Amino acid sequence: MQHSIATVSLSGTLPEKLEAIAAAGFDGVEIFENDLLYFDGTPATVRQMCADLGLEIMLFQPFRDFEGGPRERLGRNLDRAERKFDLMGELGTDRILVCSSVAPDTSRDDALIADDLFQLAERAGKRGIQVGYEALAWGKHIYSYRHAWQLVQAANHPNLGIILDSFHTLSIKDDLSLLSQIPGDKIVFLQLADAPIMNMDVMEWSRHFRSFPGQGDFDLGAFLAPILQAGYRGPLSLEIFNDGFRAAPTRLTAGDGLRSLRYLEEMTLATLVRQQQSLPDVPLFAPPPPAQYQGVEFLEFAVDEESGARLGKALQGFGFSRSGEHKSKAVTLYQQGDINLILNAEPDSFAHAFYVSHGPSLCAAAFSTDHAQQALQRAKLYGCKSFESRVGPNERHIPAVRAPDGSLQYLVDAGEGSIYESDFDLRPTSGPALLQRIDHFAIGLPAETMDNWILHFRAVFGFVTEHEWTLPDPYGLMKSRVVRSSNDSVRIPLNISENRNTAIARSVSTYKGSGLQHIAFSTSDIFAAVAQARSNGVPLLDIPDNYYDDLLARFNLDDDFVARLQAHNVLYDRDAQGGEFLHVYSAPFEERFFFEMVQRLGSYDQYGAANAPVRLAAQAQLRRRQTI
Ligand SMILES: O=C(O)c1ccc(O)c(O)c1
Ligand SMILES: [Mg+2]
Repeated sequence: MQHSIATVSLSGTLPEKLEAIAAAGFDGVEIFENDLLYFDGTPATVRQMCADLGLEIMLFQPFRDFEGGPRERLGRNLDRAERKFDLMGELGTDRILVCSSVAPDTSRDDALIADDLFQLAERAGKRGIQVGYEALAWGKHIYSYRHAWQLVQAANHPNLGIILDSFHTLSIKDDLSLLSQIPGDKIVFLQLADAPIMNMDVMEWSRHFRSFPGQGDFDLGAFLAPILQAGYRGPLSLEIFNDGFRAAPTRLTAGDGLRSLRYLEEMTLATLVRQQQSLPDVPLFAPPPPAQYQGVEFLEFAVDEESGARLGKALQGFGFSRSGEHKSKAVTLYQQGDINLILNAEPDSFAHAFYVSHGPSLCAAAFSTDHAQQALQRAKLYGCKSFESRVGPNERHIPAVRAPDGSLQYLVDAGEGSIYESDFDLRPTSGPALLQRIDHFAIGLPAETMDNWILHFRAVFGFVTEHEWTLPDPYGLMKSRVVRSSNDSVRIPLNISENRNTAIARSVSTYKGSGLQHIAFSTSDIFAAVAQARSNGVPLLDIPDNYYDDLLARFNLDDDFVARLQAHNVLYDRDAQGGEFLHVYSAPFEERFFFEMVQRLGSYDQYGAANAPVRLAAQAQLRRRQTI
């Protein structure tokens, strides 16, 4: 299908927007009137710019407060429309969006409104223009696509049709059953937007919080499927009003936009298959399905010699064995249970370049999967860049793609045996493995990049997202959203903060971008794991006594048990089913990342969010104590 985007969806000047839209691979644009008003060139120049970029101007919008006004104003409104038709002639576009009136003095007489729309369509017809009528969710009387469709049918003019906009329909939880009854050729244009579910005024919600398909909570597949079934074959167009997008890098947003439409096509195809509908005679994006993931295979740190030695010592404190030296590179492997951590200090390598930009940091994450090649192919079709590392003699080649921040995501075939034997001189690990696997690892992100990461994990990896948590830091708020594989084997909390001095903001500033915030190791005996770490001199985060007094009050816990938690600095949470979560934090490694040890009991499926504030406060106090 053809893909289009409204200029209002991007940051920048009109030429910057158009260049980014073309570079992303869109077929066309909706020109938002304000973008034209603020551009210091003629409409003919805009037309030429679009032509040079290979972009079709698919729609001009919006034309407001036209229908149902006081009778003495109708003539003036029609004249106003004629001037816009002139402009459209210069732009070289023949579709206009008319949104339902919000004026307080609008008539609620359907016959009168239909007649106004008929008159507008008559004028448009003389110019070869198609008028599309869109119900704004906050229109004075017309706020549902079903009502707009009744009026379009009543006006019954070949130059008048309806414009459907997923936001206006899904935001008011409108009945979708009529969508399949609107003939495709009466849909003048189709606008698509997702949004997070929010409890707020619908106009504010629409104008500030829309997002690309796949970034919010709407079921856009359920919206698009019946429209395609009814024969709509026009463009799929994104119309996103979003404060973050207005500030985000233009090309990055445009690239995400196209990826989101592909994802929507894939989701829609899945909806049609699920509903056992016949598939439309139009190709929809159908990449190989997401692979199944079995877990985090390894995490790789970019270090130099000094920070590598320090980090290695900390890991040994947690019971890791220094179990492998790379055969040809300055790379060390630390292992415990099923956990593999790689410290890469090789000069002249990807890790080194990453180190130079970000300091000691996580430069790669590897996921084990049953189908690495299939996962790679899917990622490439979604526009990810693949990465080829230099492979030494007898070393195993592992496919990788770039994460949104340029770090690497390796795809490791689970069935193909140990990847470490070929590359490392291994020695047997020693001691009991109190830590078993990577339960989750969290990344701190610049606030405006959250949507970008969410779409990456949903589309490229087929991960699901959990709802957003807002948590207090002593210096502001942090927001956290977990992406995870459908079988829970990989879980990645993504954290942002819009306040300057929070832990997340400080870590983003230290890394000069996104970066690892913490790694949580699972254990089946947290008290033993704490005792081991302590006896090895690993500093753990002190938790205030007040917290434990409150625990006794909040949960019906045994005094001895709480005393034991307190003595070990272990935090506690419990879910509604009685599942329990015991977790403990290390002191931070510089102002970068820290480690967590977690023990899940029973059904517990969360991350101890209730304890995040006490952890953030304890970390802030630790920071203050360190200052002079
Ligand atoms: O917020 C608005 O006014 C507005 C304008 C045009 C649209 O297509 C729309 O969906 C919303
Ligand atoms: Mg719209």
